[in-house]
Amino acid sequence: MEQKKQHDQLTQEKTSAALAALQLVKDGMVLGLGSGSTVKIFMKLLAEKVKREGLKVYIVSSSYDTSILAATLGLIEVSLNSFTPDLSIDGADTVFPDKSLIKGGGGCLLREKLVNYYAREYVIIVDHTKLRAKLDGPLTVPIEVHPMSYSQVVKALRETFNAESSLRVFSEKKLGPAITDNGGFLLDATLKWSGDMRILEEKLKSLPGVLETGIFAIKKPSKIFVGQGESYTVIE
Ligand SMILES: O=C[C@H](O)[C@H](O)[C@H](O)COP(=O)(O)O
Repeated sequence: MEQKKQHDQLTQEKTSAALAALQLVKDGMVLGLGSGSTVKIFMKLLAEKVKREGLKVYIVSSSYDTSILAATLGLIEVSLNSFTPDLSIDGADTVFPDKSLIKGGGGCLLREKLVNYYAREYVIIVDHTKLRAKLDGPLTVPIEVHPMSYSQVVKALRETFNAESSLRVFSEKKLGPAITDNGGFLLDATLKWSGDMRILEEKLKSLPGVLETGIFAIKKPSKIFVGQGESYTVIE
């Protein structure tokens, strides 16, 4: 019962944050969409708004999961190669005070980074549990790696960052490593870091075999909407 109450409270906060981001949507926009439970709430609200107000919006998706929901909701998907999103809306697993993020809890980091990075602007929508007061270790960072090199990357992460990494596996109805939308494997690397997150992002990315990291620090969101009950606060 306590768990259900907490779940409902977090859903309310995600909805409040999503409603705040929805106010930024204008007719004719191309919207980048991240992935995850908060983005799903946003998408449902978006589809209602589009219908209610007769808007034309186009979406650029960051995962099969988001594309499937978009199709179900009747949102029109276009490609990142053909369109630059005016605005991208995404969730996050951890938000630091300097607006750097850790993402990839659902394994969608690579396409999310493409959509957010190439959008003119991106905003983040989260419930309050995602906020972390201090930018210091230990951090657990999702890392997408090429399957051919995952164990070499594990070694390199240990040597370079003293990191312990585990290979993410499917938990239900499929044995073996979790395969991303891009055919990659996922590592969850736990490491200590207290400096500039942009440097960590760059250093991790420089290891051959690392396709993308869950650290989003080089391009930061313009705004982070944090749900607080039926209201929200904005980190700018
Ligand atoms: O891989 C998943 C994405 O990075 C999500 O945006 C992130 O995990 C946050 O998801 P949620 O809104 O479900 O907490």
